[in-house]
Amino acid sequence: MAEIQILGVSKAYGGVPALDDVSLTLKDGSFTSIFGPPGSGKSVLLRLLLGLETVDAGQILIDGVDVTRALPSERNLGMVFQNLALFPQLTAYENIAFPLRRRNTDQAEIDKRIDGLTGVLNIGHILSKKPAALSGGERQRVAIGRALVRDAGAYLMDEPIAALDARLRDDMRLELKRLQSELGKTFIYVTHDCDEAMAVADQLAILNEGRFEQVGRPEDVYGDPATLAVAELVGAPRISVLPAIGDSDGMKFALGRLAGEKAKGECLMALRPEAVRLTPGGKGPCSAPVTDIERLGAFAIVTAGRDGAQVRAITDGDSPLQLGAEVEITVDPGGMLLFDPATGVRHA
Ligand SMILES: Nc1ncnc2c1ncn2[C@@H]1O[C@H](COP(=O)(O)OP(=O)(O)OP(=O)(O)O)[C@@H](O)[C@H]1O
Repeated sequence: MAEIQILGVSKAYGGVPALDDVSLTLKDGSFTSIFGPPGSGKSVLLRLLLGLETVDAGQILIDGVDVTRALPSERNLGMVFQNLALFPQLTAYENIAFPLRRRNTDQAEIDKRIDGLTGVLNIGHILSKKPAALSGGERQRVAIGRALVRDAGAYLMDEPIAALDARLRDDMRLELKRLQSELGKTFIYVTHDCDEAMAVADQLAILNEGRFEQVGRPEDVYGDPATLAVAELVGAPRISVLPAIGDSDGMKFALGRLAGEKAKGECLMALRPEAVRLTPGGKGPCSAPVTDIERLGAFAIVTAGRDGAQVRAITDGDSPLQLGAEVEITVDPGGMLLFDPATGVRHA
């Protein structure tokens, strides 16, 4: 088990920063998701942690020991890659045993380690099969088993379930979370799927353009985003952003502008879809036509707006709202998040 500290780490390619002075602590036994859009620096950070590349500046400590210049083999980190990289000619058992065989671990110890994993990974019945005879989810479990069989200090996962279909991904992320809490190991999980990042982690780190925008518990990052970038990156359906004035009349001005008024936007107002109510028959300054309805079974995502300003709301799946109908838009008190349009920083 291990605590990992990333201290002021920077890395640039051809003078262009990929990571710019990032710091993050991964507590022993914690499950941290690193989430960010494509190109934000997630893979670079993993490569630096693993020691596959060297930092330009900063330090990486594992259990207080400076490993910034240490070889990958000296860091004792396990890794699950997105492409799994299973050996096709080896059975699931031998794939999992591979890292131990390379270290000349004796057979009794290999059996014992794999035995300890078969229950948590539910792979007992597939150990004698080769990868071609396994389903996508089973192959995934074998790849995770191969990483976990080593007694590593921490386990790094790069989009480990991205290649699976949606249903299997949902199952696997629950399994990963259960696995991590049963094993009590330090997990670092990199993904560009925000739902996944939030579902598995107890610490969510939002990476954007090579910097951590916010680090915290997933529910805090969602409910209390520090910047507009975080508010827009985290949460599905996406948050709606409108021009507004930053006082108690903010709502009226934002939607007044929707209705064609010329309000000067002093700030940007972001509204989570669950905070927005759409009522049929709107006529006031806070009314707009429904422009889109996505019915997803138990709930629907309804968009209303005009003049390019749109508000998304979550309604019941059988909502009577119709495309083109005027609706009155109201927002739950406390459901408005206000941001400085120049800096993107949240207003107090
Ligand atoms: N070896 C390299 N040479 C040059 N530029 C690189 C190299 N590796 C990464 N970069 C650049 O660093 C930035 C961060 O890349 P990185 O692969 O970490 O992004 P990412 O967040 O993992 O993206 P994705 O979600 O698409 O995998 C990108 O602008 C990328 O082009």
